[in-house]
Amino acid sequence: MTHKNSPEKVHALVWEDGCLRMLDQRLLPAEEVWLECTDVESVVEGIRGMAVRGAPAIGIAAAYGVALAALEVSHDPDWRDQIAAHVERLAQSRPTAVNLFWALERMRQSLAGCNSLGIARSVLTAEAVAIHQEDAEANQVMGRLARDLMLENASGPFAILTHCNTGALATGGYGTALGAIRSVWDAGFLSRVYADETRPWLQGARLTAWELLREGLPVVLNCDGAAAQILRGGEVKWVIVGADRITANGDVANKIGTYGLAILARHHGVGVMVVAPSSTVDMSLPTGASIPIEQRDGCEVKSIQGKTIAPAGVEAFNPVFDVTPAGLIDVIVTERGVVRRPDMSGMARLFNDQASGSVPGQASQ
Ligand SMILES: CSC[C@@H](O)[C@@H](O)C(=O)COP(=O)(O)O
Repeated sequence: MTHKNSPEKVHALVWEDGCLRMLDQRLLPAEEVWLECTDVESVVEGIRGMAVRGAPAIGIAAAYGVALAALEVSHDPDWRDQIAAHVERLAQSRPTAVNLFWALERMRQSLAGCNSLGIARSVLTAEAVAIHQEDAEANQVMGRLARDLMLENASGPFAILTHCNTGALATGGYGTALGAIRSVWDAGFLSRVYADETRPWLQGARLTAWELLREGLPVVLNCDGAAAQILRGGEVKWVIVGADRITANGDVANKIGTYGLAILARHHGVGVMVVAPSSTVDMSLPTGASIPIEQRDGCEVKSIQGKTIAPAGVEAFNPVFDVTPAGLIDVIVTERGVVRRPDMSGMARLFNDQASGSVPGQASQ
């Protein structure tokens, strides 16, 4: 097991002088193309079209979108209403990841304290940069907590299976589940990462495999249907995933296929760990039953990278997230601490201050 020299760090989003540069994740790993967003509409399109994706990264992009809104509107008496209208547009871009609504709410609160457009421009830019940095820092904390937890009972290196992409591309940097995996690698306890390819967008094949290979981590790509066979083998000790929304009882919405993986893991006695920042926790929803689940066009299932693979006319079902019940999750790791065997009281212990929080402006489903 050799550690290669660290390559240049991966970034999904870079803010430069009033321009949000967005790495177009739809083109990875074949091409590294940066989109230059200088208005709100290009950020809305970037989120909706999945140039940027992953719950924390979506929230960060939306925050920069509000900063761009302040730069875009003119010094009319209704400048504040104009920014608020842009915030509403951003809120309609994707429905499931609560980080989007959390970030927009933080930006709204910052806007409320500004009494001129000039002030709003600098305050909103600073707030978006802070949201970005805080997310990157939270990932480092979660990585350490998750690593310590996994090493509690480890007698030697073990394998981890993960789903979707939860790395630097999906966050402010380092990653949630992938951050935990990086931390175990750095501690010398990772034998291998199995990466589910994650149909239909192939975030595992295109993004997770790309991120891990660049850093020399031992990654093995598998099709989603191979997970049961892999878990039966006994090498995998943890299934580790991120989250798009965690409700007050510990239910977790994440990339479609996560629920099935959690059932497989329970059957095979493999631990299930969810790693997510507190911005992913939505204490306003009692259970996962009320999480809005994004449904995307069936053509995403009927084709792979633009090539049709199904007969014309077949109907396709394409929910892009599912909800894993708290009872199937062994531990939720956040930057505030760890919730083992999550339930209402375990969640309230760490997130009581968010209990009365609503998520205004949320797209209705
Ligand atoms: C740290 S990312 C956690 C989740 O956002 C991730 O697992 C996921 O489901 C991403 O879905 P996507 O549709 O690619 O935005």
